[in-house]
Amino acid sequence: MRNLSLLTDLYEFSMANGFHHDLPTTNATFDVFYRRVPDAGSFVIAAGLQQVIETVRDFHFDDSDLAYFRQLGLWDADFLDYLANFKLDCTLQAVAEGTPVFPREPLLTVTGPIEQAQLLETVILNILNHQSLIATKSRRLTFAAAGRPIMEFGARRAQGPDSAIYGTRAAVIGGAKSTSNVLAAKLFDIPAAGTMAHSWIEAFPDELTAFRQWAARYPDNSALLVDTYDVLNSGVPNAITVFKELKRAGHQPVGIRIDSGDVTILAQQARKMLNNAGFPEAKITISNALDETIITSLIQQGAPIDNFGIGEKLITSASTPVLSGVYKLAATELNGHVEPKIKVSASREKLTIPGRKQVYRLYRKGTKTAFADLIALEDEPVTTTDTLAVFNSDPLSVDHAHTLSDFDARALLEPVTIDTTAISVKTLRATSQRQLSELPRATQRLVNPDIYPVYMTAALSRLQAELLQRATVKA
Ligand SMILES: Nc1ncnc2c1ncn2[C@@H]1O[C@H](COP(=O)(O)OP(=O)(O)OP(=O)(O)O)[C@@H](O)[C@H]1O
Ligand SMILES: O=P(O)(O)OC[C@H]1O[C@H](OP(=O)(O)OP(=O)(O)O)[C@H](O)[C@@H]1O
Ligand SMILES: O=C(O)c1cccnc1
Repeated sequence: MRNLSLLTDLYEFSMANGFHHDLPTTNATFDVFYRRVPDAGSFVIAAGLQQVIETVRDFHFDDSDLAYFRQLGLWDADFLDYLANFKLDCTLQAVAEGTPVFPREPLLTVTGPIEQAQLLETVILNILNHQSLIATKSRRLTFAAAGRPIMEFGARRAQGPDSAIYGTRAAVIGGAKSTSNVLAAKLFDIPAAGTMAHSWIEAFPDELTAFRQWAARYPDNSALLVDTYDVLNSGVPNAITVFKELKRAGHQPVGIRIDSGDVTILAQQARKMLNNAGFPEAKITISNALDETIITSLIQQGAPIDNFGIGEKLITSASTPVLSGVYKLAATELNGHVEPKIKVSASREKLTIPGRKQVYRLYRKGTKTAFADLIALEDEPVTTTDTLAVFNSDPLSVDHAHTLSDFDARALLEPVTIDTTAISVKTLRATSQRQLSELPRATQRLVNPDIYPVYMTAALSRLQAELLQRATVKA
């Protein structure tokens, strides 16, 4: 992992310099949350915490950084000295990677000296916004594929190396089963998988020779690309010829890949031909600019597809290429006195939720069926025995007050241990799937999903109203 301490916006350093001098003993708590879900979905899959941990663990400034700061000439010697001896003293709380999170609820909080916590804003958002975006897109594709494996094929179309590497990691957390990206596969212990490119077939005198050469080299990994010339008149018949030869030699043919044309018609015909030739177990893999809309349509058309290879639309989240997660000041602390903070702004939607907080997932009592999330003040008890008055956390909502009873509550924000060993992405994917299974199925629908309620406790709602009123009077 590179040192990413300078991957930040200049103003973070300018503020940190000012905080260092003007608020020298003040602590701050910042919340990471987002307001809108990509593709009009109902939740985001939180991803990227491991890379945040690695970044903050290694947060320091070396001689060349300090020389550069001197050259910039923006900050004084005392602050540069502080940076030279920088020791991060922040604590993080976060939801587990793979957790489905809803608008406005903190998925990560940072508490520590205000100049330090401020400095972390940009890099934390960079990491979490990217990986959570791709994990969420991957979850949509996985949902559309309805149990058929997704192979991640996007390295060539990702926006640069980091997007390919960490995008693949996120895609697996979101549900992808394998990747063609060898570096990501090695780094994150993801199954590496793939077929062949058209160049292999073009390079030989004819398609049959190309397939035979491949089968000779990889007799137990013979997924043949059948659309270089003519899928039904040449590709599939040649593949069947080679599959028969492989079978005679005691090998199990893997299948075919189709990368163009009307996929439903081609897959249906190819399936019949393979079955008639005695290869019902040969798999059909489809690729070519697939997204969740096309996948849903193909399945609805009855296309007999076993695997989906998905590149550009997944690795770039092409339909919604940005997740606008934010990092907002929630509280300051001076001499043990915690002061909640609010941002009002001209847009009602941007009203923040003040104070140090915890997020709870609420379940119907004695079950694993979640029905709402609850944002509470960090130190207020959330009793699950009595009825609880709660308020909609959406500043644009009209139905404000609700009463809850008969529920269990699970805290989502957990302390982050900086020197913990990384959890495998396969485990994160399983955790994510388990957590998704607790949510109402209608929240996962690709079009017009049900809105899942995110409430605030009465105390938090009151605090927000008070601060809003004070801020308005002050202004
Ligand atoms: N039966 C189908 N129903 C819905 N979408 C399909 C179907 N068959 C293919 N598609 C999708 O339609 C889009 C266009 O397919 P088409 O084969 O025309 O692509 P292309 O870009 O012309 O092919 P090529 O990759 O050879 O240039 C692709 O995203 C493909 O996945
Ligand atoms: O379409 P994606 O979802 O990104 O999937 C990956 C694509 O990458 C390869 O295409 P290639 O680079 O060989 O170009 P071409 O097939 O478009 O000619 C492969 O054949 C897929 O079509
Ligand atoms: O292995 C494959 O089939 C593959 C890999 C990357 C892009 N397209 C296809």
